[in-house]
Amino acid sequence: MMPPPPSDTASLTGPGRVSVCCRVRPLLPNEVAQGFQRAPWELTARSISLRERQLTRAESELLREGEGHASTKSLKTRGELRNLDHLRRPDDETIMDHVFGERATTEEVYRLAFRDIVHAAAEGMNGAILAYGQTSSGKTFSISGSTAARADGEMGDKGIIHFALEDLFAELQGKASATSGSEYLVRMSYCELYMERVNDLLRKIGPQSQNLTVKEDPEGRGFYADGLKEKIVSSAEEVLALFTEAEKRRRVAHTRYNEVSSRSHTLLTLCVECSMPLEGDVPLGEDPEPAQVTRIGRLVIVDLAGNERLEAGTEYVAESSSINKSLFFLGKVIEKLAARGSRGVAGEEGDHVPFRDSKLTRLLSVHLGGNSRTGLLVTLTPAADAVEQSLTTLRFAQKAAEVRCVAKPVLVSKEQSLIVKQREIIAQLHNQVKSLQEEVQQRASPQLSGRPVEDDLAAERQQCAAQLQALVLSSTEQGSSFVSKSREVDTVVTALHRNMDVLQKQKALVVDNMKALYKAVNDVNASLAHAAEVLRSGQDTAAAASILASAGSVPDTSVAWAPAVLELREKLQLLLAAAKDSGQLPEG
Ligand SMILES: Nc1ncnc2c1ncn2[C@@H]1O[C@H](COP(=O)(O)OP(=O)(O)OP(=O)(O)O)[C@@H](O)[C@H]1O
Repeated sequence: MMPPPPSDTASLTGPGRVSVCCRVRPLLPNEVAQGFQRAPWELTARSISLRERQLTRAESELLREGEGHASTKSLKTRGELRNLDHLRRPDDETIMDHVFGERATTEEVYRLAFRDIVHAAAEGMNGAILAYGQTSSGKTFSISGSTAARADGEMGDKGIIHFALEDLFAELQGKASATSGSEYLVRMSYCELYMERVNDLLRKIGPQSQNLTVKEDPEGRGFYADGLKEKIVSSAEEVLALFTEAEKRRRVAHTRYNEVSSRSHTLLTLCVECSMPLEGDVPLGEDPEPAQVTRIGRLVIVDLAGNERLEAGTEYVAESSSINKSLFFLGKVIEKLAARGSRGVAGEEGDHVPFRDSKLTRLLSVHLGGNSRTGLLVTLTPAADAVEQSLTTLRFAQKAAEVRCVAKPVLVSKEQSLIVKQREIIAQLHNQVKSLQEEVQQRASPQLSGRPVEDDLAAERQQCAAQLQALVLSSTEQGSSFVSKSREVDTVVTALHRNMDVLQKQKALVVDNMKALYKAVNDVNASLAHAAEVLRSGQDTAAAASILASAGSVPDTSVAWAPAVLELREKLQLLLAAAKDSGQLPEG
């Protein structure tokens, strides 16, 4: 029997086991049109049972045929079929944390069954939401919503993903603004498991995105897909835009039971890093920075591919049997973990759990019976035809509810924290910009000619310096929220890089100008000495003036200081003439 459900005040760590809930979808219009009958499911808020054993459609057909041909021995009578009801348990009732009928909305499902998991993730704890059920039972509808646009042009129904993202970012933003010094950073990845291959759905289809290797974390934090892209995201809208784009790369197919059937398992992972000031008095050591504690929680939302009965005529046999195989291994893992749970054996002890038998169980190992707050949604098709598979699904849920898992905050060191790394990079960039600013200012100070180097350049430089200053100031003043909002981080870092590039180009220009100016002034000096020498040796002023006429090489008359050098030449010519007249010639 399942342990009692969590109370409203259940702590963020969860009920200490996988929480399970069930959703029965309505009969679809095409099913009604085909004459599908409803199975007599009886639902309460926490239980689901069959009022009576109903014959499946196939069985009914068989029966009709049998009754029509009483002599046919191989066909079963109604009584015999009823006796075949081996699937009924003695009490024929499954207890759940929550049971949702066909009128329940996805929002209700989310709020009652999964919201706490998302809140725990915002506190830096691991969490998982998994949807399991036979094909066409409503897993994707519950997880991702309905993609079909409504007649009014609005998007279709929202899925658990939409509500989870809205909650997660609202929670994180609330925390960042309520607690000074609190910061967060969210990274997203999205992959599919298709026929035992892990494909990155955030990357374009290509060699780098397909068939990623699943590796074991050397620090004992489960398994990961090597090379899976993690994108820093800052809002629910951003995640949803990436998700929608990525969905186009997912393997789906039209099957007998579902127009758009998922042929792969998908894992949307949100890695939530929260950094907050350590509570209480912290003695000030050598490190002047206030002490921060950083937690990283991984929230994974899994839409499992539907298991399917392989019958004659089943299309996509290889895909379907691969799906069934990985779900079989998932079932085995759950069975072992449940056995451990019922014996009260926690953690790594007890029987061997075959996590390594499939990539799905490897990737989910932390969330199944480890440090995670995990919730399972099983979805059922209401049709009488599907009763056997629905009962199998319920048995899976019942086993899963015996799996122990306890979420604890995952603390990480400074070295593992991306927030801390970002802060360091930004500090480095600030320092680089500051030293560049100082260098440019030194170069730009009034030089030998006694006038500013270049008015336009100076004005541009000043404007740039002011912009930089504003950026540096805003980043320091905004403190936590600056680092917290990753898009702003991206913008600021890009702006800093851009400004650095501009400053470096300006610096190179200033240096070139300065060199040319030095050369011109030296030339003028040399010509002046030469002209004085000529005059002293008794030649006339015309010869000296012609030497001075070419004094100071001006590489390009458009440079700002060219007129000044030319003016200087003229003045020198006049001065020389005056000096000659007065007999006072400069020495060498
Ligand atoms: N609660 C619901 N209310 C209305 N329609 C639903 C509901 N659940 C599912 N449906 C509809 O049922 C059909 C099958 O649902 P969905 O694709 O979500 O099934 P699935 O379990 O993900 O199947 P598969 O494993 O083949 O991908 C879809 O047309 C979907 O819109």
